[in-house]
Amino acid sequence: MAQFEEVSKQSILHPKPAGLALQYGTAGFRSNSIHLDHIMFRMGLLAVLRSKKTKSTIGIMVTASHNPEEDNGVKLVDPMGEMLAATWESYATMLANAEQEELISALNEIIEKEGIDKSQEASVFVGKDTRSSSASLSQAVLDGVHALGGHSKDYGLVTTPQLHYMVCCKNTQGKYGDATVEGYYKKLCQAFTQLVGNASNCTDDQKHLCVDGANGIGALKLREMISHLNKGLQVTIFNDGSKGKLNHQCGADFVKVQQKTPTGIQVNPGDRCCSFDGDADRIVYYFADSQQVFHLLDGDKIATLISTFLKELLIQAGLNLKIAVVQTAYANGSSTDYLENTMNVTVRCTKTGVKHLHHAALEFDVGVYFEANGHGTVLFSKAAEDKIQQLAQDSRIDDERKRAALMLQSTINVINQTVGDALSDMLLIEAILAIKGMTVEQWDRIYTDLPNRQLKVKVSDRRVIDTTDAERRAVSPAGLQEAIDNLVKTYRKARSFVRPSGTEDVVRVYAEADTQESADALAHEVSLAVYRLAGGVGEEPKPLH
Ligand SMILES: CC(=O)N[C@H]1[C@@H](OP(=O)(O)O)O[C@H](CO)[C@@H](O)[C@@H]1O
Ligand SMILES: [Mg+2]
Repeated sequence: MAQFEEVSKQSILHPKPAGLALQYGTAGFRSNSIHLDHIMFRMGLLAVLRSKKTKSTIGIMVTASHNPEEDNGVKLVDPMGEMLAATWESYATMLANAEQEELISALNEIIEKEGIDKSQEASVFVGKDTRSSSASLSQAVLDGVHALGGHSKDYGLVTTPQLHYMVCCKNTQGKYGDATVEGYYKKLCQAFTQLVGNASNCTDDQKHLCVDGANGIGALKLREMISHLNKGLQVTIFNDGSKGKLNHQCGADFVKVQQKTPTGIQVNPGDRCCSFDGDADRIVYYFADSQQVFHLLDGDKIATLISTFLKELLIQAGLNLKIAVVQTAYANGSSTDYLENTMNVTVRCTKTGVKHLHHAALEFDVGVYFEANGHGTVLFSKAAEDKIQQLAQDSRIDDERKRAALMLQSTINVINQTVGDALSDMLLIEAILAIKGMTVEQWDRIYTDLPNRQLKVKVSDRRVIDTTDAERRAVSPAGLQEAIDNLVKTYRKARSFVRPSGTEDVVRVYAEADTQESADALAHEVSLAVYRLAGGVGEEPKPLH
């Protein structure tokens, strides 16, 4: 086939460093950018095959999210804007690691296994973040797409969720919206403006929000979006990339893990602040109280705020739709307790990784999912959207029901249902606070987080740890779970679990308890148990205090 000759010819220009092997992990490939040129070219090839197989447009995003600036990575986006199907992750790994002379046979293997029609047209959307390596790496993606005869559209600098959105718009023939950045802003901002029309007497002070853009793409895109907001929101952007380094001491991951304000932002008592991550698919909020004490409102607090709002609207609208919140084991115990016992909503716990949460959320009429780290969104079933739509157009219902139905409709439009989206989540949260006339302090007081601690332990092979029950219990190595259970018993309100990370070569330890000292001590003791029973390497974990 002529195209294969082209692939062979071109692939020599994107050579694979001998001996290098990388894995398509939880969030695609991620590594130091110098190792990634061949990966990008080959993911261009894979996206063409995926496009032929699904007879749809596929997306490729060049980004390494919250990783340091030197790193880069690539994520593939499936037809409805969701993450690449798990069955294709192994093809991605196979293509990435094939030696030069094995490349064509690797492509043929996928074509045969998947029964792909080679004559089918292929189309791939490409986007990139602001890293200095992203320009040449996205060119390598495009080279791969063209070498295999695919059509491409290069969106240039976009956030990861914007690219997911474009793919979904394209494959729904515009039903989800216009597949342009302008179309994205228009849809979200119009819905936001309609929603805040329900907020009475919002002062300029209440409309003010400080945003830490992590010196990345989120800052650029937020600036573009603001011009569509008609002053409904007053945003001051910090860490906008004009001087600081991407993700360096700033951004959502830094704020969540370090539990402190990022550098480059002035936080005065009462200011409402939020941080995006490096590709703007995560968001966390925070503020400093009058004593200058830092308070974090993470994914769990966001899920609680959004699900409370939606549940109230569903009741007001008189709609009998089932709402559920999907979390992972990292969700703070207080949030789960509040959702289940005070709000009486169904709570599901899944394994770590957005694809698991997204999948579980699809089972409900309204599925709110958030990882504690701030990645999340809301999914509405087709049936739920139809019911809301019908009610919003029903002229026989009373004003209260009508208003609730219209607000639900705007909520659906402000949300990016394809994936967690910092810009979209920010608009929804801001609208809810404005409508409820709620300050960030009041939001924070809905429930009080249990003090918690996350630690990492290095072991020689983290795969010796196997877990069950959505990663909340370890089934191997022998004796580990028993040791954790015995330690947990010695603290009040305590919970702890361990699991191998899917993105780093470490075992993660999580502990929570009634006080910070107890959470820290428990996390340390569990780390020691991991170190001793699961083949710890290097120095024994030291106590935190
Ligand atoms: C505790 C934690 O925050 N884990 C993160 C992290 O996964 P690990 O498998 O824990 O390394 O990266 C994932 C991808 O970004 C994200 O989905 C997940 O929430
Ligand atoms: Mg991200």
